Amino acid sequence: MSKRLEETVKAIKPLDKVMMEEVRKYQDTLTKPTGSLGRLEEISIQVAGITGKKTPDFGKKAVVVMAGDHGVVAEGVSAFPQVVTQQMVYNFANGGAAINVLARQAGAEVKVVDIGVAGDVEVPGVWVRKVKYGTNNFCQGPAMSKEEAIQALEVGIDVAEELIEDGFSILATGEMGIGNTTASSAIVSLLTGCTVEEAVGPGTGVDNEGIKRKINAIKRGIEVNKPDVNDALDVLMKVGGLEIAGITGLILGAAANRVPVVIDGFISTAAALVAKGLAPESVNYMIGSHCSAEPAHRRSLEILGIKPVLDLKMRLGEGTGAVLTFYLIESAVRIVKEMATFESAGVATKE
Ligand SMILES: O=C(O)c1ccc[n+]([C@@H]2O[C@H](COP(=O)([O-])O)[C@@H](O)[C@H]2O)c1
Ligand SMILES: Cc1cc2nc[nH]c2cc1C
Repeated sequence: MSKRLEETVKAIKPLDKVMMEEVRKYQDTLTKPTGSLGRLEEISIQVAGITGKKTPDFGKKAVVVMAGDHGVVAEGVSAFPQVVTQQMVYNFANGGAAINVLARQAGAEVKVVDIGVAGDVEVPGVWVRKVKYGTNNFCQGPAMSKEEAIQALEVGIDVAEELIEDGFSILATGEMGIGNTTASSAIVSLLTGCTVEEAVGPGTGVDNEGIKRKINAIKRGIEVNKPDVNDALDVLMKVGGLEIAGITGLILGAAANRVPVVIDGFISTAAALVAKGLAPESVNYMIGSHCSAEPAHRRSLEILGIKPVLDLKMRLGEGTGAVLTFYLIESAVRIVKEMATFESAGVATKE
């Protein structure tokens, strides 16, 4: 680990239990039967613990779309060609992707980061923090060097801190990377202990033969690189991805600054598993969003202890599920801020 990474991990502290208890008790004074707002109540308590504030103001919201390519695409693991990663970055910059539409509606900004796209991206608005032109094919050796993995983690920390410095008070994870469900399945299999077969799904929509190629590629990647399952950084560098490392860094950076980070789909959750391996406390700063249609997502979330609030059969990535969850998080806080209490409204309490 680098000094910066170590310092970031060290800065991640337990949640503010006193504030959580205050909000928990206050929820019970509001004009509703105890617990009747269900998960909204839990979310308001979690964000109070994260921020140390009873009703934090999420005025500026951002979704960070980390974009990177994967050498493992040479094994025929995606339904789409690699160049789609670069083309989608242009689409994000022009405001035409699903995440742009959903973020506009949610009042969130989209920050696109080229952390490892295979080609050059030259378009205003995209943050170019390229560590490498795509990972190496992990079937032949490590996806990246340890130095590159650390550099990509630090890019994520930097992006989180720059956004927080600029006044953003809640972040969502997002990504774009053809081939990244294969890297994510490899991470999920290694860090959750499930079989490679259980960890693999259709991604962008490969057929049964494609699923077999994914399983095969991951098994070879594990055989060739022998990642240490007790060392999340080793797993990340050997079979992970640059955008996955960037998301892990973003999560750590948010947690170190007591900023909630909403976790999107399968790839973001693989990054969250790496974050948990590097800094177990970081999990408390993660807010679950949706359960992706990618089959191993649910299990990965369960292992993290993150509860998704939406199940929309989405499997797009980009941060789309996370941004939809911004509404619910804001609703959860608004309830605490604006609802009348039994006393203030003159409503009789339970007999
Ligand atoms: O977020 C998800 O759960 C999710 C599930 C399947 C696919 N994706 C997106 O699809 C791309 C990776 O799919 P693939 O088949 O190329 O590995 C990548 O750009 C992801 O954002 C995303
Ligand atoms: C078109 C397209 C858009 C995406 N957005 C995230 N992953 C994607 C994969 C494809 C193929």
